[in-house]
Order: sequence, then structure tokens, then C-alpha cells
Amino acid sequence: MRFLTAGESHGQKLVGIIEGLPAGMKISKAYIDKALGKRQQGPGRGGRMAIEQDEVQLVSGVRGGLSTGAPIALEILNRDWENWEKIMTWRDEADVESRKVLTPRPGHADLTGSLKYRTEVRNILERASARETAMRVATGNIARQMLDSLGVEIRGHVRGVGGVHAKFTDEAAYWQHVEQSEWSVGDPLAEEQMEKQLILAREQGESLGGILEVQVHHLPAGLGSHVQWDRKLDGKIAQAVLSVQAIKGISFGLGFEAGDRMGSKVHDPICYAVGKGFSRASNNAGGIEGGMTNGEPIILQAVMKPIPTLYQPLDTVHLDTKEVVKASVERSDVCAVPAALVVLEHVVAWVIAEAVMDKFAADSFIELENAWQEYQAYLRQK
Ligand SMILES: Cc1cc2nc3c(=O)[nH]c(=O)nc-3n(C[C@H](O)[C@H](O)[C@H](O)COP(=O)(O)O)c2cc1C
Ligand SMILES: C=C(O[C@@H]1CC(C(=O)O)=C[C@@H](OP(=O)(O)O)[C@H]1O)C(=O)O
Repeated sequence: MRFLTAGESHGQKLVGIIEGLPAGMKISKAYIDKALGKRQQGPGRGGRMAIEQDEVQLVSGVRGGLSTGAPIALEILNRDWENWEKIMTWRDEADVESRKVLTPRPGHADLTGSLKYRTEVRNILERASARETAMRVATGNIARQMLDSLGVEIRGHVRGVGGVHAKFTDEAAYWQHVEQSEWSVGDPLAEEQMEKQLILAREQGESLGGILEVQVHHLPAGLGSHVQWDRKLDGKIAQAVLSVQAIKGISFGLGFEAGDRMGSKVHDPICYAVGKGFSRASNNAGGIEGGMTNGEPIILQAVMKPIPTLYQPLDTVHLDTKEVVKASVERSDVCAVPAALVVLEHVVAWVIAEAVMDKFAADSFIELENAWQEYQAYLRQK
């Protein structure tokens, strides 16, 4: 399976192409649109989200709500295009000159992109922008629908924003709150403090990042492989997660704490029950050993740095005059941690679906489902 995206943040539309999905898989546009809507939510988002109302168009590869096996083409329109058409298109050299952005923002792709591609900053920021993640949610959601049909569940929650961390003691109550909460925190007190932190950041022209957690439940042991570096599932998930704008780190299970403990306090004892097969007494590994799922839930955490655009900008250097000036201020989010969580859930869904298709390669969904069930039965009886 593979996919590509195209489109600028303020261009006409985002475009995606998916290839390699089995035929006969149920695909719901409404389900994709719901995820797109969720990606737009959360306190801390800027003015752009009041303009956009993301909706996917399934242009090809789906008939009567089922995949045909042909490439699936997707589109998401940028409503903001009508406000940017003049800036995004030009007629003469004078126009180009007046539209150049020459004051790169620290933390964004602006400076290095403009040096590398020998161009002004707008040509860089338009594609570096996390607007692109709308399409990654749409493509990932199609993968997620495949996983849903196989009984795999993906959950995500915001663990922290700007140094305020969510706490929980009761797993069931926690997840109930996550379900109800608009932005998946699961700790009402922390949510309140995070919102206060956001108000403060906004008032001070600042920005915030945070910590996110994604869990994948009901996976069999044996997705991914130990045999080659580029087939290891933890490596593939890390690549996908770190490719999301502003995500700077990832850990599985115990994460960095594993480095502080003795081996016996880290590794998960192996258990066996007749009719259920092998399992683990704990899940410090976060569901992956040797680059393969081990049958426990995948649990990963990721860190998002604060948004680079600051309304009280840092110093930068003007690309032409070389004067020290303030960095440019594009309309911006103050915090996009809840939005990034939706993106992470979907990029992880893609990688897991890819691993499922690697193991159970199938042209039609019924073949995939049969192979999946047969393997699960084998694991239970082993
Ligand atoms: C959902 C989401 C929304 C974002 N919104 C903004 C924003 O409004 N302003 C901004 O400067 N950066 C924003 N970012 C972060 C930048 O896109 C990102 O920092 C930039 O592309 C540089 O890439 P890097 O941080 O991965 O190095 C956002 C990121 C995500 C995931
Ligand atoms: C458009 C989205 O996020 C954008 C990501 C982004 C950036 O620099 O990454 C900058 C902002 O763009 P604008 O200046 O148009 O408001 C965000 O709004 C989106 O998430 O759909």
C-alpha cells in the first residue's frame, strides 16, 4: 500500500492518491469527514479553522461505498483559496517582488527551505504547513476503516499541554471522559488548567506544544518483522509519527524510563492460557518487540514542540538586506496539540494497515478477513 499527497496550504485544494487497498472494502465518506472535523477542533486553533469546513471528495476507486481495488483519488477543497488567489498566483515580475516573504520564522521550514530551494519563503511555507495533515487524516482514515472492519481499535489522548499533565487513576472513567471531551484529555481538572495555560500563552503572543498518546488495541502478535531494518514496525511507526509537522520525539511503552530500571522491572513476563494462547503480565514494551507486535496493545507517546509562529516574534535576519528584524507573523494557531493527536491516530492507522497487508496480502477484503481470522485462530490454539 502507498499514498502520496499534494497541495499548498493556500492553494485550491489538497489531493491524495492511495494505491494497494483490497477490493470490496466498505468506505464511508461520512466517517472520513467526521475525522476531518475533529482535526479542526480544540482550543488554541487560529482563525483559519473558522474558514475551513473540511470535507473529502472521493474522486475514484470507490463505487457504491465499496473499494474497487483501483487507486483511490481524494480531494479536500481549501475554502481560504478565494482570499489567497491573488497572492498565490502572479501575473508579472513586479507582482512576484511584492509578494515575497523574506523574514523567516525560527522553528518553521522557512529559512532552510528557502536556502535549499533557492526561493523566497512563501514557496516553502505553503507546503511545509500542517494544512497537508488534513489529507493525511483522510488517507489514514481509509486505512482506519479497514482496521475497524477487522476489529482493531485506535485510541488517542492528550497527555499534556504546555507543562500541564493529565492524571488518571481509573482507566474506565478516564476513557469515558476522553470519549465525551472535545479534545481527548480525560482529566477535567487538567483540561481546565491547560485551557488557562492557553489563554496566558495567547495573551503573551506565545505558543504551546504538548505530549500525545496513541494506543492500538486488538492486534495479533506478528505484524512487522525482525529480519530487516526497514521492516521493523516500531521504526515504521516512528517514521510516520516524526513526519508530522512539529512532532519531535516518540517513545513506546515505558519509553525513556526503561533506561533507568533493572531488566526485571522492564521486560514483560510471558503467560499462557489454553484456548487464548500467549500473553504478557505487563506491557512495558508498548506492544512491540523485535520490530513485531507481541499481541499486547501498541502504546506510544509523542512530543509536539510549541508552534513556531509567535505573535511576539523572535529575531530573524532579512534574507535580502541581512538586517536583524522580527520574524514574520502569519495568521497562526497558538496550540494545535489536539489536532495533532487526530493526525497521529491516522498516520499510525496507515502504518498498521500497511503491516496487515504485508502479512495478509489480499486483492479482496474477504480474502483479507479470512486470512486474518485463520491466523487469530492459530494464535489462540498455539
Ligand atoms: C495540526 C498542526 C497545526 C499547526 N499549525 C501551525 C500554525 O498555525 N503555525 C505554525 O507556525 N506552525 C504550525 N504547525 C507546526 C508547523 O507546521 C511545523 O512546525 C513546521 O512545518 C516545521 O516543521 P517541524 O516543526 O516538523 O520541523 C502546526 C502543526 C500541526 C501538526
Ligand atoms: C490550515 C491548517 O493549519 C495551518 C498550519 C500552519 C502551519 O504553518 O503549519 C499555519 C496556519 O495556516 P494559516 O496561516 O493559513 O492559518 C494553520 O492554520 C490546518 O490545520 O488545516
